Amino acid sequence: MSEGNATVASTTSAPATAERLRITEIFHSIQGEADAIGWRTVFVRLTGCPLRCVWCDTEYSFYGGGWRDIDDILAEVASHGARHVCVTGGEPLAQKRCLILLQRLCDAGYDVSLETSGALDVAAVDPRVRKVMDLKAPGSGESARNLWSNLQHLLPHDQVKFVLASRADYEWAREAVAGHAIDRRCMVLFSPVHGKVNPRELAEWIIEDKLPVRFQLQLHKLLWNDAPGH
Ligand SMILES: C[S@@+](CC[C@H](N)C(=O)[O-])C[C@H]1O[C@@H](n2cnc3c(N)ncnc32)[C@H](O)[C@@H]1O
Ligand SMILES: Nc1nc2[nH]cc(C(=O)O)c2c(=O)[nH]1
Ligand code: SF4
Ligand SMILES: [Mg+2]
Repeated sequence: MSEGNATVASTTSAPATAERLRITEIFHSIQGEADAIGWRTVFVRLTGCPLRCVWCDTEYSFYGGGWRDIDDILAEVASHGARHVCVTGGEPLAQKRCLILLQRLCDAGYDVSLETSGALDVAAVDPRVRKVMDLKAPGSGESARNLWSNLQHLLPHDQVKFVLASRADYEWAREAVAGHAIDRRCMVLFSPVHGKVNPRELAEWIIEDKLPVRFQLQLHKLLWNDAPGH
């Protein structure tokens, strides 16, 4: 009997250390994208991605990384003293326990955002999290992976982002927004692929077409030219 109780006690205390995630980096910077742009933010970058967008600026997160306990991740996040936390990758939702991390960050009182590719189901993401969900345009090479049913799970505080590599991508995104009335669900962001589309041209297309979308440039690339840790 007492042995049984001891087993129960050790199993109940186990989850705190058993919840591990593969992490590429945790860093403290200025949010460079989406609605929380400009806020001091702690970034938690999860390792691994099942997609291969041709213009991906984070290929170093596809492999490697290190296993970290969620408690340990929370402690490092707390050490930076920021209100905002951004969970990104790689593709964070490719690790199932990302859902637990998101919930724990929300429970701890942070303003949490999730950068996700739009290829994995977002239904189980904690509703307190602000999802920033890409829809991949053809120029990424990964548009067949878009999970359009994800649109049903978007909340008003979420954002849909299109990262555009050409005029053809822009026209595709414009039709996607109109066809699915995405702007009526949440904020829509149009951003140029860094170095591929002239930002001013994209801005002028948006003005010309009177689109209900928010133009966006990656602030961290302007500030730090994509240096590591930013
Ligand atoms: C590196 S991804 C990680 C999260 C998730 N895998 C995704 O694709 O949303 C974070 C954001 O960076 C954007 N991004 C990646 N490479 C980019 C580039 N070269 N220019 C502009 N945005 C880029 C992605 O489209 C995505 O919105
Ligand atoms: N400063 C900064 N802001 C970001 N917002 C989203 C990022 C990402 O890689 O997902 C990112 C990033 O890598 N750096
Ligand atoms: S889904 Fe995100 S991390 Fe994966 S290749 Fe595309 S941009 Fe990079
Ligand atoms: Mg980035």
